Amino acid sequence: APEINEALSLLQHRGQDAAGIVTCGPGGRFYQCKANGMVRDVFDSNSLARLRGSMGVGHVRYPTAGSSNHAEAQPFYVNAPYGIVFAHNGNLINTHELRSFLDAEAHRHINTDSDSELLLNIFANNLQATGKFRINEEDIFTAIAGLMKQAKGGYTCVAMLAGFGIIAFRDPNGIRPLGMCSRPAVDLDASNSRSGSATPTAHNRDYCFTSESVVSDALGFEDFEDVKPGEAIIITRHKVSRRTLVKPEEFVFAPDIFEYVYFARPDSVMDGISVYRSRIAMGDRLAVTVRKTLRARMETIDVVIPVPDTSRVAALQVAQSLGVPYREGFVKNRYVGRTFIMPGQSVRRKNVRRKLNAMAMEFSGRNVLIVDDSIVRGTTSREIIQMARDAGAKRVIMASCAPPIRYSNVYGIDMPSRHELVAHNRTEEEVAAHIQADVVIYQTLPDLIEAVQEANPAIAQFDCSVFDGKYVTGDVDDKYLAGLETLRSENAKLKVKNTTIPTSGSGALVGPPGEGASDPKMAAPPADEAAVAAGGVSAGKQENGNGLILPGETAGVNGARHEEEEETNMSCQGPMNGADDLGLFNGWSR
Ligand SMILES: O=P(O)(O)OC[C@H]1O[C@H](OP(=O)(O)OP(=O)(O)O)[C@H](O)[C@@H]1O
Ligand SMILES: NC(=O)CC[C@H](N)C(=O)O
Repeated sequence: APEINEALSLLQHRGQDAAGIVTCGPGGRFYQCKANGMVRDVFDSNSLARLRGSMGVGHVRYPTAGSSNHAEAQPFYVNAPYGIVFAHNGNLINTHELRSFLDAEAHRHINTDSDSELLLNIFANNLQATGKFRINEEDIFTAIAGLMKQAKGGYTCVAMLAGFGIIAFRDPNGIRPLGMCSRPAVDLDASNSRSGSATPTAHNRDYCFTSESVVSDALGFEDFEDVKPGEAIIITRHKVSRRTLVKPEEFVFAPDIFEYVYFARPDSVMDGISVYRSRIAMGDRLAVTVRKTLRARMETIDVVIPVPDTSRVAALQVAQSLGVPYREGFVKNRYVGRTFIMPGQSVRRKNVRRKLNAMAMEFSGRNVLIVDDSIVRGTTSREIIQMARDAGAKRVIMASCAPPIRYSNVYGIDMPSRHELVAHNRTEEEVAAHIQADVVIYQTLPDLIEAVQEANPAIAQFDCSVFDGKYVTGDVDDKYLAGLETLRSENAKLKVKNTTIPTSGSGALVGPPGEGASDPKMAAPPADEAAVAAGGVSAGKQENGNGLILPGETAGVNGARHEEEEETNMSCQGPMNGADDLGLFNGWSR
């Protein structure tokens, strides 16, 4: 757990809404701690100490489908079959179909709007279909191959089967990132009898799956490699098994280009491409477009100023290419989170001002070129352009390392409603007028693609749907898009955020989500361990980034679950949140 905690804090930029860890300890028992908040708020040394065992799944969440309810924090759990813990990064686009199938045919109750809960239940249902008492790798591959036929969208998933091992898989288009790394087995906690570790494994290595390679570097893992599109990897105490479950010729490999533009840390390498290097290349290409535009408009600039943090790498490159001084005109308060992923437009706007302060001397009397990685809603640009003018700038030219964003992201990055996007149905001149820039200069899409592709020409295509509206999984149903946009609308977000699901301590479901009075205990979520008793926690919404560590023992203390009939139920050893109680109820009802 301490290492998973560390991994999650390295992935914090991928989700700041909720965090969770579930570990599997002695006897195949699961231990859980999850709540809304940052990693540092959710876990402390006490809660980590109670997360026993030496395999586990962690998750940081950034809601992309409209709800910040703590009941939707991941990982999720279902008790049947075998006891499954599940974390998902991404977004599905055929949720309506999956929901109907789970209801009408699989008779599985889904308690939230979360696509992750659907995905978990599809997986569980496919495993259940084997009808086996003891499951093996072949059965798991079959279940995931089935899931890959049923689910449409972007997904990377990490699952843990009680007492069996860890399973990771990536969607057939490889839209979302996932890597695997390993190291010689380390018994991190041999002296701690509560850890339940120290059972040697046949491969004698620790394994880790993670959304970004930075986790591998920081935690002393090696041999980082990307999970292939459509591939599943299973790690048990005895062996590592991997298989590509789709015919590669039937799917285009198209990683989401927005990871490189904004989402990922610069020190990560994804699909063989250094995020940092790709941003340098974006700066080089943007500089060419800026030069052309400035010449054509007979504009000059005195200084290049980045919008911290993401755009810094590219902005420095722009300045160097143009031969213009680079200055840090905005100072960032590092304690304010990413504004892009904050729910609520007014919160985001206020936070731009709280987050960035302009140093007047860098702006006063100058023509400034402000460089940002992307302009999404235009909130940041509008605020900082005003700040630049207030600080005395003569001309303010805004440059974006990404092309105009005009379409929704349906694969796991929250670009809510097309109508909220400043470039939707606006020309570049109209965008400039809206954000009150003198000129706006965008990177072209071919330049962006070339910049990212440069480091790995083997990747022929990227998902660029937010720029060109072409969805790599095929056309997205208009009804789905409209529904997604409604769900993601600011009002829905804030409304759901302020709503808690009533439960009783004994797991009784008092009312449907959104109908009941809120329980202050749940509204102020406990950062508490809870190992869940005899029932299924599920409920999940959106999030980002999976961190998973698998030191030494990979199959519960005794390789438990499927080899010996030992306790596999989770037990409640601490205060539970709404999700836990609902899960308990679900477990009984099944
Ligand atoms: O047009 P908008 O809707 O305002 O969104 C775009 C802004 O959001 C991001 O900033 P954020 O604060 O998330 O990022 P950082 O991690 O780069 O500091 C991004 O770097 C842009 O500055
Ligand atoms: N941001 C994401 O990757 C979202 C994960 C998932 N769709 C969820 O609802 O929790």
